[in-house]
Amino acid sequence: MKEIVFENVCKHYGKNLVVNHLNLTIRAGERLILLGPSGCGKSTTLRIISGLENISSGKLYMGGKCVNDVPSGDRNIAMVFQNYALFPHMTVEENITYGLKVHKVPKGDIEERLKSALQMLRLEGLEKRKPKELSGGQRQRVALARAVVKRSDFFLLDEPLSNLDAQLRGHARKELVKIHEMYRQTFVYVTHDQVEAMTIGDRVALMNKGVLQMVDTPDNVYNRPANVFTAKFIGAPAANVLDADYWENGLIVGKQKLLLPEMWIEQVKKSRSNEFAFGIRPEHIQLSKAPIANAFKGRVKYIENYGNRFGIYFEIEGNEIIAMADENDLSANDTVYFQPDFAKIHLFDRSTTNSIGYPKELIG
Ligand SMILES: Nc1ncnc2c1ncn2[C@@H]1O[C@H](COP(=O)(O)OP(=O)(O)OP(=O)(O)O)[C@@H](O)[C@H]1O
Repeated sequence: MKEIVFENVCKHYGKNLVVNHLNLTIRAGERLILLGPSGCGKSTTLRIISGLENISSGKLYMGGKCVNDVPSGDRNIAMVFQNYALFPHMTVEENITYGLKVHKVPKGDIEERLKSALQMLRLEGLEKRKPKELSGGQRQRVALARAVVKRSDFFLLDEPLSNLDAQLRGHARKELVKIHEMYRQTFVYVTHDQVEAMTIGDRVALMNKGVLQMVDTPDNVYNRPANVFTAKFIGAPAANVLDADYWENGLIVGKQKLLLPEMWIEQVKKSRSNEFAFGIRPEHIQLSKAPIANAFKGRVKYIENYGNRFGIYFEIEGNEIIAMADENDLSANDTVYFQPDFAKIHLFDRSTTNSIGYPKELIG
């Protein structure tokens, strides 16, 4: 019963519609990541769950109950913010237990919860320190401990790791998953960092300009993006997407034609569209210097050496495309050929930008 359900929820700030008809069910006990570019409305969505923002229209259910008019304090939530929001004049121990004391949790219970949180978050020995005497990573763990001891049904986190350096972030990601696996609260986590989203989330809800683009497992948002925005946002460098028309069993890009296999021809016919956007991820392109049949022909523009990999920028009919490769023997101006792995391509309807779906042979 710890489900969260958005039913046609809108949030306006003046004329600005920042959450646009959101329909989303966050399952009880799952880790759901709200992901999207800056300003897409993900923090506002989290704040709506927390009760810190009212909704303009629609309904929000938590644990089966409509909470539109339920104040934040009565929603059984724990929240962790980007800036930790610790009380500077209180010690670690006081920060962690303050909320419990306010809620008159019995003393023995408070002590037991404090002990277990200190242990779990490796804060033992720091109990009497004030926040200013802690490192960023330690402060962040205190903020997490303060949320964990509440043992609430809903655990809401807004970019809690963004003030940490890369190494600490990697460690904290694992810690968060461990905490969640212990208590199995319904966990909603806001980030703009797709690595966090993909490694922490059971499912990822991707937003853009207030509109939910896709909600699915990390695997599916990467391999089966629902639209062009999702294909380009998930994955780095971003997926290549080029305009392609369909003609006589093939995709036409400029003056070049690539014949499609039967499974994709069927999918294209089902879509009843002729104008497509053809997507392929940089890591799924293999370039050949030797001509290959049924392949796009292009010209290398330049090459970036990242140390462990190469980014090869090439051009096909005026479209710049990037391929990622472990090794490279190409130089600028070389002619290259590439035939995509047809199990790794994406086709979108150009007018809606939505995926036309995937052949049944690929989805099993
Ligand atoms: N209190 C407010 N009054 C007016 N506009 C607001 C308010 N809070 C947020 N906004 C606007 O609503 C939009 C969504 O903001 P929100 O903070 O939800 O985005 P976000 O996706 O979390 O972005 P970020 O990653 O930058 O925090 C933005 O355009 C923002 O400027």
